[in-house]
Amino acid sequence: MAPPIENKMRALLDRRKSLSSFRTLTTFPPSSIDFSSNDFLSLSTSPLLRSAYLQELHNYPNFRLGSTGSRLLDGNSTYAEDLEKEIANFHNAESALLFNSGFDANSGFFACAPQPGDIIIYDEFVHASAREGIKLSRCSKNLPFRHNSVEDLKRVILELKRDDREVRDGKRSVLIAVESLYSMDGDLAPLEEIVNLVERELGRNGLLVVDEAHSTGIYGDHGRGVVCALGLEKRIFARLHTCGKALACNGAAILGSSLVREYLINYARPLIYTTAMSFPSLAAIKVVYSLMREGRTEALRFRLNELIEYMYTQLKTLEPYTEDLTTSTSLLQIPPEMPSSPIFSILMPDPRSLARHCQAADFVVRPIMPPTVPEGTQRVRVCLHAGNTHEDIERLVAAIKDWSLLQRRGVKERGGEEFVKAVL
Ligand SMILES: Cc1ncc(COP(=O)(O)O)c(C=O)c1O
Repeated sequence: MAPPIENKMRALLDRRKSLSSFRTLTTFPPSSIDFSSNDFLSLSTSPLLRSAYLQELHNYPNFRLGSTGSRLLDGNSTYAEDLEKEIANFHNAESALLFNSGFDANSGFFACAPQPGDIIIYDEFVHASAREGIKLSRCSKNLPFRHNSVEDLKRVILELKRDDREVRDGKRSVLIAVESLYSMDGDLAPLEEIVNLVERELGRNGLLVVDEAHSTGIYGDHGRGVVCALGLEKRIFARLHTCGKALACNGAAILGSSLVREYLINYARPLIYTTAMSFPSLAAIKVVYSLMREGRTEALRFRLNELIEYMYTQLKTLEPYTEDLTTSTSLLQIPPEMPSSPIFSILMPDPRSLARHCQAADFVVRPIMPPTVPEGTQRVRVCLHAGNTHEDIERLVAAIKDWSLLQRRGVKERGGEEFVKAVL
């Protein structure tokens, strides 16, 4: 007989299956065309990065490969510290502190930075890693505001000031967590307006924390991020830059004052109680930062911008096919305006069907379902990469059109490569 815990686990998994929210690990053949990953600059397959990386490893033949311990014990190195200085310089920050992942950095930061009784306000769409830290933190309240709504953020702040004397008197800090580019809708935060509001209403007690996970490498001069692009560096308390997306590495850095860095070294548990990043991981980050600093990723950024425009023009050609003729409902919604990022969110009632159709035609495209996104906003999320071609985009849009035609004809999806190939 299975132990009771396994029965409970099985019941939960069965429930997920019945709700169609069961998660599995998937792989795609290498020949598939990537319209899904966060490899926005296509650096993960860049020969330039690969050879620079191998050269960097070669330059340090005597370095131990493993870090062998926590940063606080034997896992530190001058290589890591120099890299942190370089990252801080690049993003125009006083200091940087590396973590093994963005998840560790965000969860570690939010768990320890707010002091007992402080308050955290967060955009309702901030990443799970920030929420994890918020849950662990000693804040007295955590309050969401409507996604990207400066007005709603103002409402939350004003209510707080009305109800909490210590906030009014500036004795309690209020941390505000936002992202510069949101990963599901691909929309940018109105960062300048948020900074102005927070400074006006909370003064020095309002501390903005900006997660630049998705904008690192693709926004701002040389990929320095949105905060740098807007010249807001000095007005932000802390920033997170992750290396696992456009930079094609692993790890993340928190930028802030030297005091914040020292504090995190002392209190951030995901930094203290873990083995530090190994030399090959640090070397990869160092090489990508060198490429960005030297302007060698600029052509990729420009190419990406050109592809965003191209994708949008192509998607617009689908407009005559977006309605289900049998029910007069919408089969899919093309973004009403050209996205300001490589992330295109195509909302629809049944994204799994379209994703399967595109996957059968050799595209990596994924459906995003609740609870990852709010109920009623399920979608196919298409991510563009500098390495995508116009032809890739045309073929993807053709596949979406064919799917729409099938739906309009009320033809049940027959699936399978053969059918899709015949249509294409
Ligand atoms: C906005 C945001 N922050 C943080 C993270 C975590 O970063 P990492 O993948 O390096 O753990 C992610 C990853 O998906 C993210 O999208």
